[in-house]
Amino acid sequence: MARTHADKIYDYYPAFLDLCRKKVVVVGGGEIATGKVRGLIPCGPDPLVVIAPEVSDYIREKAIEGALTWIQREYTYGDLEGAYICFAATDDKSANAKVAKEARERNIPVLAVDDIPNCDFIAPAVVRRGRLVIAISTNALSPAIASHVRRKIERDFPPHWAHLLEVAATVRERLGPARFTIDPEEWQRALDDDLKSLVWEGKVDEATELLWSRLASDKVELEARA
Ligand SMILES: C[C@@]1(CC(=O)O)C2=NC(=C\c3[nH]c(c(CCC(=O)O)c3CC(=O)O)Cc3[nH]c(c(CC(=O)O)c3CCC(=O)O)/C=C3\N/C(=C\2)[C@@H](CCC(=O)O)[C@]3(C)CC(=O)O)/[C@H]1CCC(=O)O
Ligand SMILES: NC(=O)c1ccc[n+]([C@@H]2O[C@H](COP(=O)([O-])OP(=O)(O)OC[C@H]3O[C@@H](n4cnc5c(N)ncnc54)[C@H](O)[C@@H]3O)[C@@H](O)[C@H]2O)c1
Repeated sequence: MARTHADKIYDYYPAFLDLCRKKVVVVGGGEIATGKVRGLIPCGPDPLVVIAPEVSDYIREKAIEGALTWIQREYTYGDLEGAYICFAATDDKSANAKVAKEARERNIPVLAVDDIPNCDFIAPAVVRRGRLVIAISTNALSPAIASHVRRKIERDFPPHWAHLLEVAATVRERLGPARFTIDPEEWQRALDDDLKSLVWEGKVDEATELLWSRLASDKVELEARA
């Protein structure tokens, strides 16, 4: 059902979608659609279908590589069959509205660009540091503010945050089932400035061993003996 002006009082629910091996349809192939496709490809949708008479060089290249299927024509009713989610990102508002109409008939969540009533979900501004993803939304109240905050966060989170995440993920995996015995506050204390300094200096292996020694070694031995 379309969101109305009166629904402005309600927040959107923040979530990260699992799209891997699911059919995703993007209608449109210009600048805005290309931004969506760039964000989608690392999520492993399959098939990823782009429907548009003209597409950007990026979409054309990804189609040649086999990362997506480009259907070179205008959208027609039926194109959304079997889709898990879809994007209406053409420069033709009425075409976007037709995509949204079919999506609603089929109960497929749709994002129609610049058309809030025809959005079942909205796109946040995104900061990526490796696998660390920071998503920012203003509940559609001011995309300019979302963009502004994104730029600020980009300055506050330099690229090595990606490595800090790698360190934590490595230790977490090495812990195995013992990770359930670690108090959340223990994690927070362990992620201190000494640890970060090592990562910032590029000493990722040392940082991994420091974090491991802080969180794990005795617990894992105890678990192994039990
Ligand atoms: C975050 C970002 C992500 C992305 O696009 O992927 C995004 N818009 C961005 C930029 C941007 N968009 C617009 C401006 C001009 C300034 C301004 O209006 O503020 C700027 C600023 C700029 O370009 O710097 C115009 C605009 N956008 C929407 C409307 C319709 C309306 O308001 O009715 C209009 C009026 C169109 C008209 O004039 O008719 C609607 C939406 N735009 C959203 C997302 C969703 C809400 C997100 C949230 O919760 O805030 C939502 C609801 C649907 C959607 O997902 O598309 C991306 C920043 C990326 C980045 O910089 O990192
Ligand atoms: N470019 C921007 O900076 C920007 C910013 C905010 C909002 N928008 C809005 O987003 C929309 C898309 O912008 P854009 O810059 O990507 O446009 P664009 O002109 O670059 O691309 C439009 C795309 O839509 C395709 N298309 C047109 N009719 C179609 C149909 N019936 N079926 C399938 N594909 C169709 C075209 O082939 C083309 O690939 C516009 O409504 C624009 O107002 C754009």
